[in-house]
This record gives sequence, structure tokens and C-alpha cells, in this order.
Amino acid sequence: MKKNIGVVMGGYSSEYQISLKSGDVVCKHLDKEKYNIYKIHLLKDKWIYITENNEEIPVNKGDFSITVSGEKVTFDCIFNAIHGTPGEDGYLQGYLELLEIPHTSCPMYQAGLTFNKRDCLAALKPFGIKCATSYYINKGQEINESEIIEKVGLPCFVKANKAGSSFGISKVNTKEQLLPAIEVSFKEDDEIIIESFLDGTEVSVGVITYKGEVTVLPITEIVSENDFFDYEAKYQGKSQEITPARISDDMTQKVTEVAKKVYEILKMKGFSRSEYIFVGGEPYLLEVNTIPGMTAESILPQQAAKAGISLNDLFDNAIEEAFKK
Ligand SMILES: Nc1ncnc2c1ncn2[C@@H]1O[C@H](COP(=O)(O)OP(=O)(O)OP(=O)(O)O)[C@@H](O)[C@H]1O
Ligand SMILES: C[C@@H](N)C(=O)O
Ligand SMILES: [Mg+2]
Ligand SMILES: [Mg+2]
Repeated sequence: MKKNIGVVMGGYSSEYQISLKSGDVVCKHLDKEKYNIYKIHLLKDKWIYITENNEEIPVNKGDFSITVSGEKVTFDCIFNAIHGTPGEDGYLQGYLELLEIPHTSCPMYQAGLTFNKRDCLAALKPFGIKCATSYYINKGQEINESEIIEKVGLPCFVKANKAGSSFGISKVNTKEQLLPAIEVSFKEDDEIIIESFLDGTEVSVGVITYKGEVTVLPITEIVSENDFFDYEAKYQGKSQEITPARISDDMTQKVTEVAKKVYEILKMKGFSRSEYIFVGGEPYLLEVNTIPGMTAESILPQQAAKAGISLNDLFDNAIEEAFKK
């Protein structure tokens, strides 16, 4: 019997439009012979199934079912394509896990931990994973500019702690730029992480469980035309994403080992894309994304393509692995 797959997309954060694109690509590339595919938008004001005629049918939040032409439809598996809250930070995972509906993302705790940049880096540091020197501020806390600069130096990166797609991130070069940058970050999250500037080659490393094996995909080098890999560089063509990265064999080996170790320490499942900047030949971890962009141009699908894994294979594998969890 064909399985019912709900592809969930959207979400409540600034990344919702990116997620709608990722979700559409997933719907397009799932095997229609094998699966009944349902496109589902989870938005702040409505949870809806979008029919092929663009009709909106509400999702029953009690059991995550829909009713189509008088028939109740439940899902065998949910393909999670929501970047940011509530799809990448554990809420959706926890809800689906309580309902015992398999899903393609990592488990609830792993999602909550990794989406919190501060806590994820703090959890990984004792295992020898290198990262930038950092300073944290919660909303309402006193802001001591001199103390921040003394700790992280200039330039530094001011980032929303729980966000993605470079929303709420600024590179700060002078003390005067610090408070405005903090304001920008607080628009995205109530927590901020301020990091020392890691000056070096940036790479992005996809790690997935493919046919039961933890698999590190070919590494991508990020070359931004802008000051850093900001929103414009990511989504409006102002960067080159070069796979495989033009780094030495030694650097490739090091970052491959670190990325696999990070996946294994965190007991990850499903997709992950972790990012590193090389300083003094050593990879420094920036963050781990568990619902990476899924459009054909996105980094992880490009890496999979280089590894000979098509989008159809990649997405089908995610569902097969979800049934094993
Ligand atoms: N400490 C740092 N030093 C140098 N560059 C940094 C630093 N932190 C972030 N950046 C730059 O900012 C970009 C975005 O940062 P980060 O990956 O933490 O944010 P994000 O919004 O979660 O990104 P994504 O879209 O991958 O989810 C990085 O890809 C890198 O170019
Ligand atoms: C979607 C974006 N947060 C990514 O990691 O690709
Ligand atoms: Mg991110
Ligand atoms: Mg990133």
C-alpha cells in the first residue's frame, strides 16, 4: 500500500519563505508511485493541507490528521522541511513523537540543542570541538560594551542565538556599531551570542544517515562577495559555493572527522549541515543546522549530487530512515 507522507513547510520564523521553497522541492522529488504526498503549511495563524487545486483544508491538531472528501487521512511519516521554529527547534519533533508519527528530522532534544547555538557549542567544547570565543546576552540583561569588546575583540559577530539564514547577524567593526547590531539580533530572538571574528576559509559539511550509515558528503567552500555569508550572499547570488572545497587533503580529513564526530556525539539522526571556519589549519565550528535548505541550489543537495545521490534518492532515504527510528 502507498504510504501517506505529509511534507510540512513554512513555520513561524523569518525563514518561512525559504522553507516554503524547500518544501515544494521535496514534494516535487518524492516518488509519486511509492507515496501519496500531502503539502502542509504550518503557519502562525493556520495549519493547512494545500490541495492540488490550492484549496486549504485545516489540519486537526489533536492527531495531525486531515479530512479530505469526508475521509479522514492520517500520515505514515512527516517530512519536516521547516527551517527555524517550530520545525527545527524541537517543538514539532516532540509533538510528532508523542503522537507516534515517524518524521524525517532528528529527535526533539537534538533539535532543541542544536538550534540553540550557545548551548550546542557549549555541549561540544568538552569533546575538543573548537569554536570562537563568545559572550552571551539575554534580553533585559545589562549591556556592557567594554566588557564585550574586551572578551571577543573587534571585529566581532553579533548573532541571534536561535535563528537561521543569517537573519539577525551583523559583523561589527567598531564599538559604535555594537548596540545597533544587538538591536538587530533582538528582533529575531531574545538571546544573543557575540563571537570573535574567525578569519579564514569557510566550509559547510553535510552529514546524513544514508542507507543506515553515517555519511559525510563532499565538503563545500563558501566564497562570499559580501563581508560574510549573509542573506544576500546566500539567496541572491552574491556568493560562490564550491564543492569539493579547494582545501588541502589534511584540512579535508580534519573537517570530515570533526563533522562526523559532532554528528555522533550529538546522537543525530537525519539531515545535518555543520559549518566551520579554518583558523591556523584547524576547523572552528560555527553551528549545526538540522533542517538545511533543500532547494536544488541549496548546499546539501549540491553535495549529495556530487556524491551521486539525486534529490529523489536523498528524500526517499530520509523517509526510509524515519521508519527505522
Ligand atoms: N564567528 C564568526 N566569524 C566569522 N564569520 C562568522 C562568524 N559567525 C558567523 N559568521 C558568518 O556568518 C554566517 C552566518 O552565521 P551562522 O551560520 O552562525 O548563522 P545562520 O543564520 O544560522 O546560518 P544558516 O543559514 O546556515 O542557518 C556564516 O556562514 C559566516 O559567514
Ligand atoms: C535554511 C538555512 N537555515 C540552512 O541552514 O540552509
Ligand atoms: Mg543556521
Ligand atoms: Mg550557518
